[in-house]
Amino acid sequence: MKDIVRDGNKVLRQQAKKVEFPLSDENKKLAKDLMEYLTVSQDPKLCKKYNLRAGVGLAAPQVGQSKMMASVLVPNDEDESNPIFKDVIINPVILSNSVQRAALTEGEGCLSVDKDIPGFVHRSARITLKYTDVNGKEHTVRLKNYPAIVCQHEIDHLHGTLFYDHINPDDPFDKKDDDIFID
Ligand SMILES: CNC(=O)c1cccc(C)c1Nc1nc(N2CCN(c3ccccc3Cl)CC2)nc(N2CSC[C@H]2C(=O)NC)n1
Ligand code: NI
Repeated sequence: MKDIVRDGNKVLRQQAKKVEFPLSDENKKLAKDLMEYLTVSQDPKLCKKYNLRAGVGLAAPQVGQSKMMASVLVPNDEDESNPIFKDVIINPVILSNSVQRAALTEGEGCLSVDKDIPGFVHRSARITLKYTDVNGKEHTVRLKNYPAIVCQHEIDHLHGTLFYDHINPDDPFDKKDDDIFID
């Protein structure tokens, strides 16, 4: 299991590089490792066995690779075998986003940030995301709420942004009346 790079390492503050297609063997393995981390981290037994923190998203810079690639695995609590979103997003671009904001009620965590940083991370409630998958197939998907938040968190990593950069230092729990909050 790849080691997670922690906040303070400059790779987390760099602009990651576009990934070339067809994928090199190295980048195919990176994509596989990034998804494998999430799968293992979400399994209570394996998570304990390998002492991993659970996550639903992991970006290549977090394993020291400054490349525009991130894995997203948002499980479906009702049906484990049919995740809400599961893919490795390569060279992702947010084509459009809602003005309306959404935030996780409990704030955000990040595998690269060990300390809890309280506060609302307001993001776009809805996004249209374009990305390429490991087979070179282009996707344009409309996401909302939790999957949209996770993808924005991971795409931020590819541009050197961390979740707490979005927290209002003067009022970390600021609200606007049309904000959506996700439990
Ligand atoms: C400070 N308060 C908090 O962290 C926080 C506190 C409470 C609730 C939430 C909801 C919080 N917030 C938060 N919880 C998560 N997880 C919930 C548990 N889950 C998980 C855990 C075990 C098995 C399977 C799974 Cl699925 C893994 C994912 N993940 C993220 N983020 C932010 S976007 C990227 C994503 C990420 O993967 N981070 C590592 N935020
Ligand atoms: Ni993160």
